[in-house]
Amino acid sequence: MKLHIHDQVSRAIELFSHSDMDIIEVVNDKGDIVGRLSTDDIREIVESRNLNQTLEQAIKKPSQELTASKHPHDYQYNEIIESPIFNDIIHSLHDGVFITNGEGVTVKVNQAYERITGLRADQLIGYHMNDIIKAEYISKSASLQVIKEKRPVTLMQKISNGRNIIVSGTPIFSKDQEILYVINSVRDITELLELKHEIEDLQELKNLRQSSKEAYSKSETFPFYTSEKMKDILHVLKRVAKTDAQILLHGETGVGKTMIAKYIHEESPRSEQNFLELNCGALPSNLIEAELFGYEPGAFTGALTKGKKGLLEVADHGTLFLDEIGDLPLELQVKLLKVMEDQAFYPVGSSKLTHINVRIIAASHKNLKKLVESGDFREDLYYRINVVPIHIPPLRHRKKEIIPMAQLFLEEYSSAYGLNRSLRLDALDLLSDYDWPGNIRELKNLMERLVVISPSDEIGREQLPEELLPSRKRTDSKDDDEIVTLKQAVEELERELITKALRTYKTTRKAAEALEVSQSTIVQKMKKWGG
Ligand SMILES: Nc1ncnc2c1ncn2[C@@H]1O[C@H](COP(=O)(O)OP(=O)(O)OP(=O)(O)O)[C@@H](O)[C@H]1O
Repeated sequence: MKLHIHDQVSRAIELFSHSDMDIIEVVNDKGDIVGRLSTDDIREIVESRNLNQTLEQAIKKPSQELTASKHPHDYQYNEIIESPIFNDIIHSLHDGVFITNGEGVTVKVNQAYERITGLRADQLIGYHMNDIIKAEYISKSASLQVIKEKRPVTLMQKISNGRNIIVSGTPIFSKDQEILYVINSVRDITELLELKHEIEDLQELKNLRQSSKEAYSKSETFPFYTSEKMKDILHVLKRVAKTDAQILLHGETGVGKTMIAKYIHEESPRSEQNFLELNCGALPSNLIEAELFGYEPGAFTGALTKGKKGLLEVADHGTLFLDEIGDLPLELQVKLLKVMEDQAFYPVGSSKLTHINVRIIAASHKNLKKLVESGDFREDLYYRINVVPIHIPPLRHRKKEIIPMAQLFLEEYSSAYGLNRSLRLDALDLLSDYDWPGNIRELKNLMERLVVISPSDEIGREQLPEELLPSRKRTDSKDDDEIVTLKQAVEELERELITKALRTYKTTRKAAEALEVSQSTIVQKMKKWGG
């Protein structure tokens, strides 16, 4: 329901009496809203007995006139407020600005205010705060309180679009201590909360970086772990290390089994002696035998004619780490079992028993129990090496360690190459989201590569390899013909769109605007995907 500017006041009275509205908009010939008429205005007009005027004459005049009439010396301020430079300044601010004159009539709002509240300048300028409250655009006015109390005021307002804002109003006084203007700065509480979260996230990241530095400087050769899971494992290992109990390490490639075996050695009474390593899957059977047990001169022909001590002998009083023990050929498994039981063996081609005192730590990425079932691994050896089984979880199951480790390797390689590289937040996001099939080894290698190839000190997501990008991950993990559920497909599409919008718009707020969803939807989904 609207009134036309050329309507008589009597028409307005008629409309008001047939509706329960407190405010009716007044439009011009073009249909633009040029003012608002309230029941209070009608009461004033009726009291002045001036019913024959048109609404053009009756509706409230723009504030500048009010300002000028009340404060003759305000002209200089009006000039300032209307100047292009003042406009440029207030429109460039991120916070909303809402200015009223000393009577509480709106004289200026900036674009940020329009963005935050969804109210347009032409809906507000020239209107008294009482009218604006009556129209339910805002719940209460800081300006009116400032005018009443003649001091700065901060309060919370609810806007007609449902948002909550914080308004801080500050009075500007004339020389005679009259309020000329009230300058209100306006902030969206949701935005404020999100800023707070961003700051907290940054702080957490800083703490993680800090802790990674501390942990590394404390023990340069020891494994670096920050997760409770890994700390607990290390705790157990530290105790077992003091004994000669057999430890079997199980975990995917690159999770750090060798490093942990070294840790056990360092924590054991054998730490002053040798730590040796043999990857049982890396050599053909006869060479493994030669490496492990050594051989007499003449036992082999060709390159191996001279004779050599085996690793078991070189590791005497120390530790021998047998990686990928599941790949050890069956005939060598028998020989190894004997070594473990008797601490003695015959080198290849020798009839002389060699006695040793070696701790053997075994590791496997394969499920040895299954190998026993299939007949590929001797059951007796399995039980012999499996006294203390320790499972090292893959990196994707201890996501919290990814960022500190990435930082650690980045710093390590930066200083090795005399560079000063750092990782941007968007890159860190992707690193922690990735599955790391090659575990710590893959992460370490990637950090070295990034340090070396990055064109600038800041490493962002654009420098990361394709397999780390979410869309790539999606297509990789599904066969083309594989049927996914509708829910999965929708989630993947959402994820792709949100990632793209964030890459383009940089902030969650702008991405939310572009996708026409709320900022909290984006933040919640990002949290969910962050694992
Ligand atoms: N906790 C850690 N802190 C720092 N570096 C680590 C850590 N764990 C592993 N690394 C590094 O990651 C790489 C792979 O680790 P490691 O060789 O111990 O894994 P692995 O499980 O023995 O792998 P594979 O089974 O393939 O031999 C090594 O360069 C190692 O230095």
